[in-house]
Amino acid sequence: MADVVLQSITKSFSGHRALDDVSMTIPDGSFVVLLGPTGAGKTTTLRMISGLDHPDHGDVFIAGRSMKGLTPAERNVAMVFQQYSLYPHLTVRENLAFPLKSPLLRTPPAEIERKVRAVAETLRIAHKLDNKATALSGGEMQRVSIGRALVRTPEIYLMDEPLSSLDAKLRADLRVELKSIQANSGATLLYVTHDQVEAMTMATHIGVLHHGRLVQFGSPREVYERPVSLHAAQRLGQPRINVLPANLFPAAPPRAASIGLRPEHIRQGSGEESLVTRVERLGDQTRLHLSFRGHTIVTVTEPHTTRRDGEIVKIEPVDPLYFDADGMRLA
Ligand SMILES: Nc1ncnc2c1ncn2[C@@H]1O[C@H](COP(=O)(O)OP(=O)(O)OP(=O)(O)O)[C@@H](O)[C@H]1O
Repeated sequence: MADVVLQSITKSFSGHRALDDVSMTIPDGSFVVLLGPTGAGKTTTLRMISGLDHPDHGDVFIAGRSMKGLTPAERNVAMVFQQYSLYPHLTVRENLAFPLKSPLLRTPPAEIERKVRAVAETLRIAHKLDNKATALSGGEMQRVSIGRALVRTPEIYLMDEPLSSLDAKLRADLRVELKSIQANSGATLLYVTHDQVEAMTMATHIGVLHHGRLVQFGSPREVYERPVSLHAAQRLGQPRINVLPANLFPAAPPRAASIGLRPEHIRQGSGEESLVTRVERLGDQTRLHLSFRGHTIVTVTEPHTTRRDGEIVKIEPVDPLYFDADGMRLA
């Protein structure tokens, strides 16, 4: 596999900037997750690398080679989309073998069978190899779609919300499988998702896109703990970071317009009084909804808390994040 470099990519659609001077290096063997709200430019970024679309300015380099003018087939990338893209009249085996039958690859039949079987076993669909694609559940179809990418050894896998149409259990299973496949094979992956659990658990690096600009690129921990802006801070963390006027609490630094409080930034039992408005038991997490000087704060408490609505809880910020009037974090 290889490094993939985006160099100053700009792309507009009828005057609207979908990507604005995006530069990014996807290191060889990394699992890069692109995060951003709808319309941020995530899919457009994948399409620039795959060759399904072309930048107005800038260039993509794969293994140091400019991709200018090269078709998707010539780029040796494998893409998985959110919706299944299988041939319904073919069996699972034939669907999986299809990408290897490209005349460009000239893969010997025995090699094709070996790869198809290995991928089917990894994705736990080997018992369905002779079924028609239409005779599969949604989850199985998506496994085959992912398998169709994995049979190949491209320079980079590009995945656009491949798990978002699956139920929660299957999503969790496939998340673990994809991460271990990537970690074991050393594959390079660029992965688009709205799901921050996927981002936190699978990514070696997270790229945060906002209005077509790459606003932060770093490890999940870095983006979570040291977000460059309010926007980046809001992309990670459950419950979402609480954002309040900085002067609600004492000791805000000069230029701070807002204070960002994640649950770990809120000490309970000392400080200023807040009112419990709701205790929300989610099974793995119990959340406290607090009313504080006309603002709502959502934080986490012990799973078996005896706190009730209407109680008073004192709260105090501990090492919170501060942001200026433009939403940029103050160091
Ligand atoms: N083919 C196209 N024609 C016109 N506008 C487009 C086209 N493709 C993308 N856009 C616009 O470019 C911007 C970025 O779109 P893109 O699909 O990359 O966003 P995204 O971050 O992937 O969003 P989502 O999470 O909804 O998939 C959007 O404003 C979108 O409407």
